[in-house]
Amino acid sequence: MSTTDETVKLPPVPGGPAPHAPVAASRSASLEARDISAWFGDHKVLDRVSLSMPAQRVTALIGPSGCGKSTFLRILNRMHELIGTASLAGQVLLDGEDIYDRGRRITQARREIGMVFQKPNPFPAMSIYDNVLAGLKMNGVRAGRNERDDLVEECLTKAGLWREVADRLRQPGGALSGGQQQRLCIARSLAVRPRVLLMDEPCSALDPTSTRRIEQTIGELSDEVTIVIVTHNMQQAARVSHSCAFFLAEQGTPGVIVEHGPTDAMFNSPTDERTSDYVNGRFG
Ligand SMILES: Nc1ncnc2c1ncn2[C@@H]1O[C@H](COP(=O)(O)OP(=O)(O)OP(=O)(O)O)[C@@H](O)[C@H]1O
Repeated sequence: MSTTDETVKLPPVPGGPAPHAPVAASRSASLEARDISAWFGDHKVLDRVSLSMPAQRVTALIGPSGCGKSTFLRILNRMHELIGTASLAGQVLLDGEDIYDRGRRITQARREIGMVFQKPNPFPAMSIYDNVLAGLKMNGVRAGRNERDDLVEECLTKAGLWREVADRLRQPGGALSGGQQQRLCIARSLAVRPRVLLMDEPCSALDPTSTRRIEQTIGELSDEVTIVIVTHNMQQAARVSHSCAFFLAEQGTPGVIVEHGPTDAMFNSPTDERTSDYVNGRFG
């Protein structure tokens, strides 16, 4: 950790006060996928999937195993292209600008569109404090001591973890419980001021109490950052999301979105029988 005290240019916190700065407007951005197709080698796994994910809203991606939800999520922040055999077609617009435009840097997309994974992945030997700031260092952002302290408190507060760890910030991240580690990972994602947060089954490794705590955190964050969450838990999708997209890959065909819309309608009056069967637990 650098000990420099130079002035830093941290981007404003989405929807909240930047350290020592006036209150900033929300940086939450809309995300729109247009005609996304995806392949691993010559195996096509998504076929012309389009979906609008509005700013300041939680969109849940639901559907049976293997229908392409995680692949779609990884395409939304250019992680898909890390896989050697992977290719894709289509556009992903962040507030109208294609993150795959040739002039745009991959690191910019990953910074603006953060990701929280299924299994909490803090740096186990690194302190809680340094874990929060880890992404900042990777992005080459330098911060003075006061800014760092403020940012750590602010991100841990937003992630719903501050009160539990305020008196042990120098302890290793790996010493926290699974649910606390996942909230630490959320705090780490927030520290780089993402405009969108992607979550790939963020509660699947957690107990019910920790799950509810993460769901509460998602609710608190959604004003400030657009959230897209993959979940197999229908109750969770119903609790946390404003809208849902139901993915399906039938009989070896690539994944498509069968139906999407407001969560309430998707659960209570779906238009497609397959959606009704899935959300009511009749398959998948
Ligand atoms: N790295 C990879 N290499 C080759 N094929 C892959 C890879 N990752 C995923 N696939 C294939 O792509 C398809 C979609 O997988 P994906 O993980 O996106 O589905 P999913 O809906 O997220 O599944 P789950 O709910 O089980 O996580 C599957 O057929 C899967 O086997």
